[in-house]
Amino acid sequence: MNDTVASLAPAVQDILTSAEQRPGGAEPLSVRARSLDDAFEAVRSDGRIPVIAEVKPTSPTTEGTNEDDPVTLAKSMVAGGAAALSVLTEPDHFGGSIENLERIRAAVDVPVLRKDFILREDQLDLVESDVILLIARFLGDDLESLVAEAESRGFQPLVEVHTAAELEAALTAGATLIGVNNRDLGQLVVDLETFESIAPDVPDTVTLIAESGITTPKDATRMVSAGADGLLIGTAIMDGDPETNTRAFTTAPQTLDNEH
Ligand SMILES: O=C(O)c1ccccc1NCC(=O)[C@H](O)[C@H](O)COP(=O)(O)O
Repeated sequence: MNDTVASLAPAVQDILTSAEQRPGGAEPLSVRARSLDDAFEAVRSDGRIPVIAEVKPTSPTTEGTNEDDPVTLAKSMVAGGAAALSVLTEPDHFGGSIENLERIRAAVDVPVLRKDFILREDQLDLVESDVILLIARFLGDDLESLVAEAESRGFQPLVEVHTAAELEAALTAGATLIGVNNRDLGQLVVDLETFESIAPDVPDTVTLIAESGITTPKDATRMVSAGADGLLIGTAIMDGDPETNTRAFTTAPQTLDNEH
């Protein structure tokens, strides 16, 4: 691990303890992934913002659990124009499951990101998805090999970073899909300036996602203006009607000048 556990919020320490204990798959998967870049391009050519809408039943920073059927939620997000979906598979702190991801991926035709806390290679092999999250802060020296192993199975690895040093590590590991998490996993504080400070150092060849804390269409405009190719949005889409919420983000103005 790249970080001392003590520097993490207690909830994140718990998340990692249970992630370490979860088993992996028996054999390497072979995935035929739906292209995230193609899905983003299709949405962009329609004049909208590419949004990865997240099926997130609960989280350490959310009260209560959304008990709605995950497939119904996912279909609403696609109806609202989501370019792709993110599905939590972490069971102990986010109410996710492998089964949710399998059911959702079978029910929609957009790319699906598996959102979990992967610490070992065999944990890549629990379920097929199109994109898979790898968090630089937790993988340290293993990041490069995990990126390579994910790609060799056919996944598109999304490498999540929060600092300039983690961005450097992601680029060294060969990541071409990078997410800047506005949520500091040390304090669980969200600050959109995180994305704004890191984005200028990301090469144009990288597909760049702004993650977490995007709560209003104005925030979406702000992240796209700062260089985001796509946005990962969970809580603000889950809270209320997911179709209406997703549409509000995908149709937000794309430059600060054009804001309503
Ligand atoms: O969302 C949390 O409370 C959380 C707590 C501890 C570790 C990770 C956490 N979130 C993971 C995520 O990456 C978010 O679900 C995702 O970026 C969407 O964020 P948001 O739009 O702010 O719900």
